[in-house]
Amino acid sequence: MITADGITVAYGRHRVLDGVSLSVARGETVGLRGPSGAGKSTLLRVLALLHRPVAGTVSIDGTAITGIRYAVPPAVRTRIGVLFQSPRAAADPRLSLADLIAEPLRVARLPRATVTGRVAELADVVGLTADLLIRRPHAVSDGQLQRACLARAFAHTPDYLLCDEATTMLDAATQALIAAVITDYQQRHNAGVLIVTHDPALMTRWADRCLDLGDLAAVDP
Ligand SMILES: Nc1ncnc2c1ncn2[C@@H]1O[C@H](COP(=O)(O)OP(=O)(O)OP(=O)(O)O)[C@@H](O)[C@H]1O
Repeated sequence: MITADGITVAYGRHRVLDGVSLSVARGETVGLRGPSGAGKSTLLRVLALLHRPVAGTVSIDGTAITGIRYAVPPAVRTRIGVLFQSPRAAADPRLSLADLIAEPLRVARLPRATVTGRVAELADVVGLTADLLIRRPHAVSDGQLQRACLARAFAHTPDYLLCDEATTMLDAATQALIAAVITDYQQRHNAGVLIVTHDPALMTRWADRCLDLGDLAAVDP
């Protein structure tokens, strides 16, 4: 289980989250909603170990994680995958989709042949064909690029997948495809999934339980 306990975040003097707690268990899909600017993305970034809270703890299976980003041991960091709203903001425009998917594998210094094989496997999981893998982001659609970002998020087979409005800018068919790929991954790996979305229909269809950010704080921000 991944848990945020008593998370408080401030940007300068602006306190965005105040003592917020939530948990996502392996195998479940939790939906997180709340008004724009309430701090959903901020909470997701804290859970993804990308943002250090002023107070509070993120833990996995009861073990508190100290530090963020590369200060977290790879074996812990790779248990969490993240998918953001805008694949264009999340992708290096100089990389081919194959290199984009390979990024986390190269960071882990896996042998070249292992990386090549794993990229092919991951591309297959998200339905990207070989002709798309050699293209750079400017030459593919948002949906195709988001699929590459999803493959990248799956690279180390994370136990938890955090999705921040990950299908918002996509058409209905691509949205359904991404949701189906994530659900399939979740079932195969018993992954816990957290989805932030403004789309009530998607939330109802996808999440096992829905949480309102405003209800999670010990004290209202
Ligand atoms: N890096 C930052 N520096 C300063 N303020 C920030 C920063 N990131 C977010 N904020 C502010 O923190 C508040 C919460 O932002 P956040 O993106 O977490 O909300 P959200 O609930 O995800 O909103 P939305 O639904 O519109 O995406 C907002 O008022 C935002 O302006």
